[in-house]
Amino acid sequence: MSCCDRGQLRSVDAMLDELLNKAKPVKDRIDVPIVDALGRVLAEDIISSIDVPPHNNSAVDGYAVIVANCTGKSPTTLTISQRVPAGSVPVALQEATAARIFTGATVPDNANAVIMQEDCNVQDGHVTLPTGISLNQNIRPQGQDIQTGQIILKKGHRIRAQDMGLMASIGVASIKVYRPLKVAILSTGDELIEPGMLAKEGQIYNSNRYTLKGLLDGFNADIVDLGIVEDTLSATLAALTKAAESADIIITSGGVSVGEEDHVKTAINELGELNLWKLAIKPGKPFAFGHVNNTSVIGLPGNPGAVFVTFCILARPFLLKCQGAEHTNAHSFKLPISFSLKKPGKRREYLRTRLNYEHGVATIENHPNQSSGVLSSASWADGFAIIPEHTAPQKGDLVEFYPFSELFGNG
Ligand SMILES: Nc1nc2c(c(=O)[nH]1)N[C@H]1C(S)=C(S)[C@@H](COP(=O)(O)OP(=O)(O)OC[C@H]3O[C@@H](n4cnc5c(N)ncnc54)[C@H](O)[C@@H]3O)O[C@H]1N2
Ligand code: MOO
Repeated sequence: MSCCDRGQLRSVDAMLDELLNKAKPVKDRIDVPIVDALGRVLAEDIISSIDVPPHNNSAVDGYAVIVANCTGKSPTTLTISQRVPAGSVPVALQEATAARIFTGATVPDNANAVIMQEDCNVQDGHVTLPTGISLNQNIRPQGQDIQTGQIILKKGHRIRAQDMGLMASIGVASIKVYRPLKVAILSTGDELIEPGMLAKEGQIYNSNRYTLKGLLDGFNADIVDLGIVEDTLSATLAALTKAAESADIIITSGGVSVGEEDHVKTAINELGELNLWKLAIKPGKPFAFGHVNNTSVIGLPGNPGAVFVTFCILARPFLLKCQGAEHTNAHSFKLPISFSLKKPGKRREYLRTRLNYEHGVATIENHPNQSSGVLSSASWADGFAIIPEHTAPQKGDLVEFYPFSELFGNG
């Protein structure tokens, strides 16, 4: 077991680099129908075998014409020679005639403009068209969206709702994705009991288990929920051995600070290896990472606020990489803060904050209680404001903001 010296903190970036270097992406692929593909990671490039749209089609309800037939200075009147509803196959347009056409319908091969019906006058099977018709107006060209042979989505891409629609648009019904990660979670601490039980003096409810369950559901992970493992070495050894047989990753909460005897640390060290770190992150300073056989172990600190932050900032990118995802970064943007910090800190702070809009302009509002033992702030917040180490931004300063929608969910 190793740990930083007293006072020496490891940077979040260095820890993240190590985690990403040690992440072992899953190799096994499974077939899923696209309807069940949300949040999964593609294990193949998706290549289109068709053009989308497959033919030139009309963007409006109106009349398809040959532009050369209507170039005069005064409005042209043409006979309506065919009717083309969406889904029908038109014939070539006779010279000096117009086709009644509807939105999405295939434009006759030789027609090269569609005029909106609101701009036309129709009488006795004839249509009078406005002047100034331009070539290809209101025609959506074949292949405008996707062309045959085009890679529409790349291996390693995490599928979002619009990607499901995109795959459907090229007629793909089922795809290969990486199998879901199997993640075992366990909570440590003699003080913990489960919701639904009556708390005796000294006992608190296990909240981390539920935060972690919710966060992992956002990854489509298969969760092996070990609950609160009985606080004996033999029970801990048995639970971890069993979890390591099938799980890719074990995530524990609690028991990673410098405190007394802890069976999880002892058991992991007996079965494999666990390194303890003090990180320059607030909340979440104590952090553990190691393995039991081929199963990675992440030890999050017990404080509920710290579990939430360290999962989002450290475990999330690690899990995404293990899941085969190409991109593990979350997008952030800079916004002014509506508060001032008293003094710079040694640790990079992930404040639980909220966006406040006044006259359409957003500022970052801070929750008044940023204690690592407080979960209400995370529940109240809709993102993290990041305060770099050794800085104390003041009201109006621009600060990086990570919306929670970037960190979990299938945005
Ligand atoms: N002497 C020092 N003490 C502490 C240090 C330090 O550097 N030196 N670091 C502090 C920091 S920072 C953190 S964070 C905590 C982390 O402690 P542990 O990971 O060992 O966690 P525990 O002691 O087991 O629990 C901390 C806190 O969280 C509550 N808890 C634990 N599990 C759950 C759960 N599943 N659901 C709800 N609440 C939970 C637990 O009751 C404690 O209150 O260490 C500091 N100490
Ligand atoms: O890092 Mo701990 O979560 O500050 O209390």
